[in-house]
Amino acid sequence: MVTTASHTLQDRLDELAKLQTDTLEKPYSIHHRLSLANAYRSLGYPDLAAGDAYKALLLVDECVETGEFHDEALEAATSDYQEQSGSLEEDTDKVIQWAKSCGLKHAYEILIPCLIYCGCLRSAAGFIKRALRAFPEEESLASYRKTLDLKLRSHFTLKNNDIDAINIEDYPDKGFVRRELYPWNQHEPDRFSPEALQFLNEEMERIAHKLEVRVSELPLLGERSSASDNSAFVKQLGVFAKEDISPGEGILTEKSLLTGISRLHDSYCDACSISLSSTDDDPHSATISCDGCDEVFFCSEECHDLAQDNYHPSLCGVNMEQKVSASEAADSLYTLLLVRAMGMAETQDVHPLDLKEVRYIWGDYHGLDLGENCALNSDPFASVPQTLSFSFEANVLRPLHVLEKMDVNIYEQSHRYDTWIFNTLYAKFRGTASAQQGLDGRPEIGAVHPMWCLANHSCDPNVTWEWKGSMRFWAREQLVDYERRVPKRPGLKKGEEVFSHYCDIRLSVQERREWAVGALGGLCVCPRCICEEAQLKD
Ligand SMILES: C[S@@+](CC[C@H](N)C(=O)[O-])C[C@H]1O[C@@H](n2cnc3c(N)ncnc32)[C@H](O)[C@@H]1O
Repeated sequence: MVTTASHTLQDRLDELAKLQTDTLEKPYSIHHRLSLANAYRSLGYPDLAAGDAYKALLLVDECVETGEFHDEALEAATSDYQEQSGSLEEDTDKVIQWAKSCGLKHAYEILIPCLIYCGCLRSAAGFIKRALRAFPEEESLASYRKTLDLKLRSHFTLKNNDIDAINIEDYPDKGFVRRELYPWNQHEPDRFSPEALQFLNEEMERIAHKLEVRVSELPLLGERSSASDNSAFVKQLGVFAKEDISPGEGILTEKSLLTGISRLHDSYCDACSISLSSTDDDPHSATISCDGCDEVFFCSEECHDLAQDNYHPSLCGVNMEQKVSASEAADSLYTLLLVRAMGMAETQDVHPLDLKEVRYIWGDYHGLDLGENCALNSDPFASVPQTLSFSFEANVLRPLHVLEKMDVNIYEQSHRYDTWIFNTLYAKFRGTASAQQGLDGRPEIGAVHPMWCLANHSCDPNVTWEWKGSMRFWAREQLVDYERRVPKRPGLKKGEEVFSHYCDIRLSVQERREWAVGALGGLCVCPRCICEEAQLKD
């Protein structure tokens, strides 16, 4: 059942491409899912392999039990069995027995080590338990327990804990995987192409007629960036003034439906995320709920209608309640954004990566040439840096469960909803989303504003912003006053780049850098930071 891996990257990518195409014809085949999982694993994507191995497990369950897809799964397993055994046997008992033994064992043999590689130790422990119950004599499965224990030891020894005394609920369950523009991803545009820029500028014109999107050169940031290492630049997008802009002038108002709210549904507008208590005095707004589910609330008729046209029908009545600990609150907002994107994709009948709110936004991919950097046959991640947060729960389990509640067929719709697509969405949201905290300091609402998020950062920004339902930008009336600054008037001249701020600019240089390092991918080297860093050293 395990396919022999080819040697070159291109051979393996070709094999994967063929399997991906065949998925449309064999969505319920356990053997096919395992071949896909192996192909991903052999390319250095244990995270993607875990996704398909898990689908293989689900398909074994579908075969054995009389679930929603029992007939389809059994039919596919019958062909799998015939292909494997070289017979024309159609005996259902034999087919089910084959799925429960061969199919299930191989699914565990891929899923468990891949989860361990990805740092999802709690999930791996759960599957090891299940696997050993099904195959108590199987040595390969028992050996995973040893590997897991080693990992747990190295994780917990720092705290001097004894493994056996540790509750499985306390095992770490999150790691990092490759953050990448996958070679087979046909949905990512060339963001610098005239067509992409034209599209973005048409969108920008509607909400900010004095601004335009252009290619910008930014300092390459990384672990080594400092005042003395600011020579390398990268091409990215940025926002520029098309005309002179006066101090205090409002220049952009953007409302986004790509929002996620982790608190009670009646606290915030489900569409634009404005606090419903803040709209009480507004005569144009009246809180209304969805007639269908009566579970979500909107600040206005406009938001209600936008939600019904763009995402809510496919999420109406889908219960998203989930207990989230304080430490998981930020990650859970990204999952809510993912769910919203899936709702938008279903309601609008487009691929989630083609949504206009998603397609053009920054994904912060590693950008390495895989041909040069991908060392196959050694590291499970093929030596490519791992910078995207991954958990089995957030990147596989939860999206699939929500899709099932949305009545989306997770097998036939793999081309729209697959682990690599969830990973790509997370990469984009982690590079661009804004979050707001509630009174208890927990992140409470998150949103991606696709135009606003094209603006780059400076600790000496020329604009400031406010997010209350809509995102609003205006030119600063006063620039930050720091020593050694080159004198400059507030406002923007035609052609000047708009610089927003990703952190509180009242903080010290070290604190600002600490706050912004995640969003920037390195230490800020804006002129103010460089000046203040030099001052500290003097
Ligand atoms: C929200 S995006 C901003 C838009 C982005 N430039 C684009 O092409 O869509 C944030 C990313 O822009 C880059 N960036 C923003 N401000 C920067 C700065 N002052 N210096 C270097 N890179 C910056 C970083 O790569 C960061 O991860």
